[in-house]
Amino acid sequence: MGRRAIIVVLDGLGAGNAPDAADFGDEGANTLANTAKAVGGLDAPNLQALGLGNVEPIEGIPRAHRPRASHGLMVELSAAKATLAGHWEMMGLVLDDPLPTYPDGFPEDVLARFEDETGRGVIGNRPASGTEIIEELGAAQDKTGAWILYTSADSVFQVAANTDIIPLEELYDACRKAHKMLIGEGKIMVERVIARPFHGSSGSYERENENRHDYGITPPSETYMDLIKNAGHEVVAVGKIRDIFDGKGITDHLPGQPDDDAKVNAILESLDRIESGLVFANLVDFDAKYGHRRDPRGMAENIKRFDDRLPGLLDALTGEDLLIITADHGNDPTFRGTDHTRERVPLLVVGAGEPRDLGVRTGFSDVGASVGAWVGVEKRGLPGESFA
Ligand SMILES: O=P(O)(O)O[C@H]1O[C@H](CO)[C@@H](O)[C@H]1O
Ligand SMILES: [Mn+2]
Ligand SMILES: [Mn+2]
Repeated sequence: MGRRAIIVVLDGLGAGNAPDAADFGDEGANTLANTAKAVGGLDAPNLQALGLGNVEPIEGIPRAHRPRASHGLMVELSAAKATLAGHWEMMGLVLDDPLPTYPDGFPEDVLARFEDETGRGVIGNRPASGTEIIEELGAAQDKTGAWILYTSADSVFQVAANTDIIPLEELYDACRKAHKMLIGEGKIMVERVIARPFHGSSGSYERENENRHDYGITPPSETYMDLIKNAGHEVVAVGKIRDIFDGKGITDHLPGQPDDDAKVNAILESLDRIESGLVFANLVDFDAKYGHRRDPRGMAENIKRFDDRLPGLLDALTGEDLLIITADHGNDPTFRGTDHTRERVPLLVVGAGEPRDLGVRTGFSDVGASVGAWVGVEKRGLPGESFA
């Protein structure tokens, strides 16, 4: 049996104080510390024991005298505070130029072509919170059959449709057309097109998160995942990892997990399946259900739910396993607006020797360099310094 690495991304669970936070309008954002303050202290004894409180002062999470994990922080190099940029950087691809965003909505010619190719009109077309805009425009969609189109501070083209009115397959088909138009013709106009199905009626709409689908850009060059896969190891994607990498560098995928708790089950199942390689998991509820919804209480409860699962996860590890727990950006539920926040991210590493202080790492690519080194593949010029 070879070596295995497990990366668990707690989506949006930043640790504040990014050196360039002001450039993003995010000075003072700190997902972990501000969530803790808002609820009168976090309850997460297992993360505490690993050393989470040793990297940043967090109410309820005191410093551990003998932390059980190597612990540190990472500063993002990519010019974006987005999921795709964060995960790509972990795997060795740094985005120097920000991807285009649309604070005033998408241009006329894009709308006209989308309407023409899909046979439906468009309403919305501005940055918005997904749950708010469906409440606002759901009735109009009901009446006119038009797509609800919205974006955010991220480079995203999001299409919401009530599946009681527009069949799910038609929504997917429209998103594939948008993907072709915005990404597939040589010019990258967005990072992702996202299908956002929901159902119900005004005042009680429910989003069908399990049927959300992202149509993204493909990594333009090799990542650490490709190197691991090409060396004959398994690379298992749990949750939205497959979409983020457009399936590249992945050998297996555990789909359709309804919540973060089920995703921990999927991680455990993946460990049963593979002999060597990488399990790369994204736990999205921190971000989608609590960060964007600006719900610190929900965020704190989700941290507790993950914390409750940690002992089981640690028990499943063997001496040949390396576990990395981190985040892809911030999403402070106490901050203004509903968008991501530029923050450093926490880094907890179980398995590579005696626990130690990993300091503040420049760039997220140390994650990929470490799993690559752990599994035993050549770096081939990719960035990152291994801490494994
Ligand atoms: O407000 P909702 O629809 O959850 O959308 C959020 O999710 C998007 C992609 O993860 C972000 O760009 C933000 O727009
Ligand atoms: Mn994210
Ligand atoms: Mn998000």
